[in-house]
Amino acid sequence: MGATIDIRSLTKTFGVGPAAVHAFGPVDLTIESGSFVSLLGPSGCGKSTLMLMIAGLLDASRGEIFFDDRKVEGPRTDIGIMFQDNTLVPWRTVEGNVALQLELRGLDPRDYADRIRDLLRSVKLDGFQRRHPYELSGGMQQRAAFCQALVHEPDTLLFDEPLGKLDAMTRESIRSDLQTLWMQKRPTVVFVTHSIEEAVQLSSTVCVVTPRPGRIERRIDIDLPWPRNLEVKASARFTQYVREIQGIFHDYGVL
Ligand SMILES: Nc1ncnc2c1ncn2[C@@H]1O[C@H](COP(=O)(O)OP(=O)(O)OP(=O)(O)O)[C@@H](O)[C@H]1O
Repeated sequence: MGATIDIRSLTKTFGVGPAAVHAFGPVDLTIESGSFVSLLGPSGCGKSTLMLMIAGLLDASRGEIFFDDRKVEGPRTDIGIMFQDNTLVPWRTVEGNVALQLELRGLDPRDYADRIRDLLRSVKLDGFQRRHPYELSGGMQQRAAFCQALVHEPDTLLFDEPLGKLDAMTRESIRSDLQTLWMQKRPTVVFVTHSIEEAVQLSSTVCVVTPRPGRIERRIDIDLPWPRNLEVKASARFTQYVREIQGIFHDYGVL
């Protein structure tokens, strides 16, 4: 089970004086251990800013974040991160890029050889282990980045629109992999998306974020059975959740 993430009175303002941009907050939010929480909000409302602060890669202007009882005070290496733009380095092969995440954490990739192979196979990249990123399609690169986020078996995952640039079929297939992984291991997942359907399909809780400065307007617990397969997605209750959230964005004037 992953950590409980406690966000307390968190605010971020970029710059000072008249040019300052109040990007986010104040926000109080508890992300329970083992939950899958999506942040759903319009462009520019501060979702990526929040993710960077949770990862310890960006300082808050005010407020604090705790992982269980440990305050976030610098970059965390015990979490898995995946962004919309992947972090593959061009001079390494696919398996070398996945191994890099281990090396950065002082782990020996040789101890993880089976895991790397299994992960790459699970996202259908077997046969491409020795290729370089430029030899892969955009979707294949994102699938390799997915393996990078998971290779060190983190129990907390931060995903910032990881599937945004994928084609519909790859997207659905990675959603399903992610859902299976979450059901089996119950990491704490924070997941940013623009897609209401994706948020409802994957999440135990959807947090609706207001336009900038982002605040959590609503927390909606998604009470649907797992796995959220095509049958669940076709159900009346699934559609009700989607409509409810669409209604909130309509009231903001962003839909
Ligand atoms: N380093 C920075 N310096 C100045 N302003 C910034 C910086 N990073 C973000 N901002 C501003 O903060 C606000 C929130 O940006 P952020 O990228 O967090 O939004 P977002 O909700 O992730 O948007 P999107 O959904 O389009 O990715 C924006 O107005 C942006 O211009």
